[in-house]
Amino acid sequence: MRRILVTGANGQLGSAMRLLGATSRNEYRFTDVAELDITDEEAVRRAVCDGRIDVIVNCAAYTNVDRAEEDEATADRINRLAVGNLARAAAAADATLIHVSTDYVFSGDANRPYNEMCETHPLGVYGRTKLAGEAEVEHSGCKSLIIRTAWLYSEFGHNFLKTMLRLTAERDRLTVVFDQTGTPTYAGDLARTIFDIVESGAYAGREGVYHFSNEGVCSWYDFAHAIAAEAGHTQCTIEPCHSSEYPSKVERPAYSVLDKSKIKTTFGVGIPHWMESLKVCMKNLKNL
Ligand SMILES: NC(=O)C1=CN([C@@H]2O[C@H](COP(=O)(O)OP(=O)(O)OC[C@H]3O[C@@H](n4cnc5c(N)ncnc54)[C@H](OP(=O)(O)O)[C@@H]3O)[C@@H](O)[C@H]2O)C=CC1
Ligand SMILES: Cc1cn([C@H]2C[C@H](O)[C@@H](COP(=O)(O)OP(=O)(O)O[C@H]3O[C@@H](C)C(=O)[C@@H](O)[C@H]3O)O2)c(=O)[nH]c1=O
Repeated sequence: MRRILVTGANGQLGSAMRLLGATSRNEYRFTDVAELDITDEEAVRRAVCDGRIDVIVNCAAYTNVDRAEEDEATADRINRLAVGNLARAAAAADATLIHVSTDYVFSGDANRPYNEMCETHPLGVYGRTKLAGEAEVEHSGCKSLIIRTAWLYSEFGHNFLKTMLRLTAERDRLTVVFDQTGTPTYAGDLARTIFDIVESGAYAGREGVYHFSNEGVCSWYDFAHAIAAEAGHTQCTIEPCHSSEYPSKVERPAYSVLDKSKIKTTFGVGIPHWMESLKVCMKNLKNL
């Protein structure tokens, strides 16, 4: 039997992991920030070493991309320093750390999907601190899988899908950027992939960086359209706009499609198209 520690368990990914963990015979410990603040090095060491943890799944992060620009210190503490705490504890306990990172480590000036070998060049504080978190994991020498994902949404927490459901219900007109291209990713699909890797023990000897998103490619504008159509919110006109017209100080990657070949071939992962997963999430939301 394996002992698995899941941090940030009240977030989008953490909540999806909770649902799956409940079906396992392994022992999962789900912690939110009140139970385990990952910036507290001693608390992390105790939880991992005294808890005789075999696998840590780090779902905790500072994910507010706009606010990170104003509060780099906090973003750095959670996305870099705290990840170092987890990585050092994993090394000390001989545990494997499964850490989640982001497409925002890339600059977005590519014209083909980013694989794990591509050069990183974050454009903002969030991406920079997440990349620094990856470096902490790598320098710690712990056994690790770093899984970069993109454009996460789910039934739980805050995300673009929920914002669009609200705005397209309230407004007659909405503008959404059409010059940023990527792939929406259902947190349930990522959680399922991580859960299967943990449950099967397939992580052993397969350390490294992996990319995971749903299949397909779209702009945020296309995603907004699909959400509104799926919800039947036909009264709101959604218009495309350029990123320069959207009020944000952060530059986001124009293109952040991830190449998922490595995770598919290494772990035999099957990945649904983003439109299929959007339907699943919408159905789950209606049933909540
Ligand atoms: N959201 C997205 O679009 C994407 C996310 N990712 C990455 O995927 C991972 C999961 O993201 P997602 O589920 O969306 O994130 P969420 O923002 O939904 O959840 C993050 C969780 O981390 C918790 N947390 C924050 N600080 C601490 C701390 N010091 N100790 C313990 N927990 C803490 C938060 O708690 P509280 O809310 O109470 O502060 C929150 O519950 C992250 O690594 C993120 O960077 C990658 C690509 C896209
Ligand atoms: C709400 C809204 C957003 N937008 C734009 C802003 C942005 O470019 C894009 C998406 O909006 P968001 O607020 O979801 O953007 P953002 O928070 O940057 O999303 C990112 O979050 C982090 C955590 C990640 O790791 C990334 O993969 C990505 O999902 O849509 C509009 O054009 N119109 C709107 O009404």
